Amino acid sequence: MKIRDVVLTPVAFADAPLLNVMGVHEPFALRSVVQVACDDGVVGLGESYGDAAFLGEVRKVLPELAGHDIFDLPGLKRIIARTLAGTVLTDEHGLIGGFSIRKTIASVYSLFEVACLDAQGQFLGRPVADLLGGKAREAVDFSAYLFYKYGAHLDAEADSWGEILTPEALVGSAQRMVDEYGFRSIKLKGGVFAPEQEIEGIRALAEAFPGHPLRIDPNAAWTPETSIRVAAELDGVLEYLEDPTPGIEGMARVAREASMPLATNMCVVNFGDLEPAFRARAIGVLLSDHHFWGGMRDTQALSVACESFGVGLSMHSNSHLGISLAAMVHVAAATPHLTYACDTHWPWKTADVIEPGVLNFAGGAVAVPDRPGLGITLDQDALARAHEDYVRCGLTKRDDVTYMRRYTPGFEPNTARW
Ligand SMILES: O=C([O-])C(=O)C[C@H](O)[C@@H](O)C(=O)[O-]
Ligand SMILES: [Mg+2]
Repeated sequence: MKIRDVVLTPVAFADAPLLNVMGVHEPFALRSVVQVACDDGVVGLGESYGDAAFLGEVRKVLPELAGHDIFDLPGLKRIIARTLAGTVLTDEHGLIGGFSIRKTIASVYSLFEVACLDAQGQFLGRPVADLLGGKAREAVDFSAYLFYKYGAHLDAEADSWGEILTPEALVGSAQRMVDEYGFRSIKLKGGVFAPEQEIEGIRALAEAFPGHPLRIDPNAAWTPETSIRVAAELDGVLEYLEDPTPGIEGMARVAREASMPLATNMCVVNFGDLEPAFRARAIGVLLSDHHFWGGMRDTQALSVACESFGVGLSMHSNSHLGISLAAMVHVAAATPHLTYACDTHWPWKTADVIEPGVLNFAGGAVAVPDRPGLGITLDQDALARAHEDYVRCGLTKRDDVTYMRRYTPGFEPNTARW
């Protein structure tokens, strides 16, 4: 099972004007799709980031892969580490923590690891979850991922969600997500308005959805003092408080006072961060993400580390398509300790590159596909259209800040503002 050819396709898909600490999502989100074709005709699929810097690193690796055995994953990692030789990618939107050589290799490796596991599964006739040790659960729970948002992109018509800037509108968007997907827990992306206003939003959600675990994630927009105050006000209301404040030290300070666990996808973003975070007791829950934690098998290794130190595991998401959702479902299903409902941006997109029908939400959960590999089929026409959108939209990186300045001239990101 040798790799014959690898095709990388940058794609773009329409995204809503979702607000966060850095500004607002642009009209298109960027992703990359990789097809790893093997010499017996099997094609493995992977999906990851689509910004130019990431694509540049991935392109360096492509010529090195022909002839590599898809079952040799340590060899794959060696090829990538050697080829990237010390490059550090930086993530300018800054919402998944700092970057390092290790995280760069982990991110690029992950794209190919998923594709190789998909190809392995197809070759063996077994789902990827089986290759990862087997399913600990038949279906993977996701949470309704709410955002404050503008009603429309600049110079465009309102989207079907309309404007979401008030507690009433938040509850309305949550109701639509719960009705359409059956979600049983709810996350609010905060860091947009002053904490008092976002507390009001959470209280409205708590009242409208009793029994639904709630989370808020201001992406480190608050000082430790503000975070402690918000934690006290939301005592008994939140399942966890995600990244209220920057850094392990700041989080540890908040964690000492807060009644609920703190969660992060910002201050613990590679294996080297675990020891200081665990020692400081900075977090109670870690959000995994196979895209930057080194793939699906390293996500499982991360899970073992978290379980050993009494830290829970959840899952982070960025705007993504169906290949990523399939990978998220397989790895979450095969990771027993991943018991929190995972994040997904799924409800915010309106198109995909995979054929519909396999990944379906019922009761807020997606059943693990029982077909070989990831269990999904690439729609080549949809891929071509998404690539055309990539070329046409002209975006080469995610830049929520600059786009926000077109709505609000002079806007500065809200990082550690309150
Ligand atoms: O949990 C998180 O921090 C995220 O989901 C980060 C994302 O970049 C989110 O803020 C977004 O899509 O705006
Ligand atoms: Mg987060």
